[in-house]
Amino acid sequence: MTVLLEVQNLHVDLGEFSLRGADLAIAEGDYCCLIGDSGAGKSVLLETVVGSFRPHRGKVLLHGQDVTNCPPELRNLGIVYQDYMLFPHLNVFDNIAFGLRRQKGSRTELKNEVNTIAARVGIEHLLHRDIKTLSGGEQQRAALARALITRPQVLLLDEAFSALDVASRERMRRLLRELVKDLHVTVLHVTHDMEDVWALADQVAVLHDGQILQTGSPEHIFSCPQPGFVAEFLGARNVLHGSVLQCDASGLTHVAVGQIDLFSADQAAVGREVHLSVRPEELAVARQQLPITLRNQIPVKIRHLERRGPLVWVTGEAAGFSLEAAVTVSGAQEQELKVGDEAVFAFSASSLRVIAPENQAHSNRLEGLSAEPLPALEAMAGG
Ligand SMILES: Nc1ncnc2c1ncn2[C@@H]1O[C@H](COP(=O)(O)OP(=O)(O)OP(=O)(O)O)[C@@H](O)[C@H]1O
Repeated sequence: MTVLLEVQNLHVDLGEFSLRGADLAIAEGDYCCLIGDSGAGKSVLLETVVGSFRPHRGKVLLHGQDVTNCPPELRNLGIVYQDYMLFPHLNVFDNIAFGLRRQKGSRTELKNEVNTIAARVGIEHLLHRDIKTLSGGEQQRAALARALITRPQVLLLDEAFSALDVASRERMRRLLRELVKDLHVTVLHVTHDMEDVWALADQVAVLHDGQILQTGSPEHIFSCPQPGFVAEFLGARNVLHGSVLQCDASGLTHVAVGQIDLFSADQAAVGREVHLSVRPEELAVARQQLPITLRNQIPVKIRHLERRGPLVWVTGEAAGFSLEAAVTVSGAQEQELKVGDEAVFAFSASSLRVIAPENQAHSNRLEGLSAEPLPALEAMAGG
């Protein structure tokens, strides 16, 4: 594994806030999501990688080279922000071309490069338009094209999709998955959205109060969160591991989890190992079997009951795994739930989500996008 971006023992002092000894290494071509609570220092870390903040201790390394004291423009990084930061007085073409204008090259070369990357992100028909006339999703594509046209070795995304609606966000994820794979670009993505993590990340780093508390694959972080802040922050509960047995005619996926067969409305290929999750508030707790509309009905023994605000958290132990359900206080009282009781945890197939079919990150299942690598940008990937 070649490490492309590394921060070592990074300390940044901003008065009331400090980044305190952050260590992070991202392998070439990997996608790292940086998550954490508001004010944890995610943007400060990103901006220190960019070169906007000078650390008072520690290093930023690119390909093993110490760039801590290099000016931002010499670091060969692309960055996309939540609010796009496009130049309002330039049209789409000139926004995208901006980073390349400093480089030598003919007008024709510039045009070709802009056309190629614009086509790749799906906005070739918008090049003549004023930035102000674009939708949020189109502006974000323009910002992505502008960041990628300079052939960065690392792409930095600071909550880049959070201003978009759910459908546009999903389209951007698909686009990005395809682009980072084709261009072999290394990504550091600050996000609050766990969908980004599951769809895109090879690696996750959890930051809290200026310190990186845990790093690892999404599966690892969610199934073995560090106790304390990370576990609480992720709300990491009910992550199960199983193997796909079959997909039936009604579209349900049957998954063996321990000795129990569960049903998910999500698709996954037969024979695959998958991670699944069900949100605690989507579990019904009953004394006996519930209507068949709830396809998953798991006999459990109640191990723990805990009141938190308006909900009671019920930990149930099944054959080989345990699950947590969050039920209303009145629901728990009606059922007279007690530790040691037998009960049934029930939930629908649509509540059981396949969260990580083997390696969803960098998958090729992209719709409406050319699978052809970009000739002009292949060089950027060294390919
Ligand atoms: N230039 C600055 N000078 C002083 N303090 C700053 C500066 N920039 C950021 N901070 C402070 O650093 C802390 C971390 O900010 P940062 O923007 O990195 O948080 P974050 O984890 O990205 O949060 P969010 O998820 O809310 O965007 C905050 O308390 C912020 O006020």
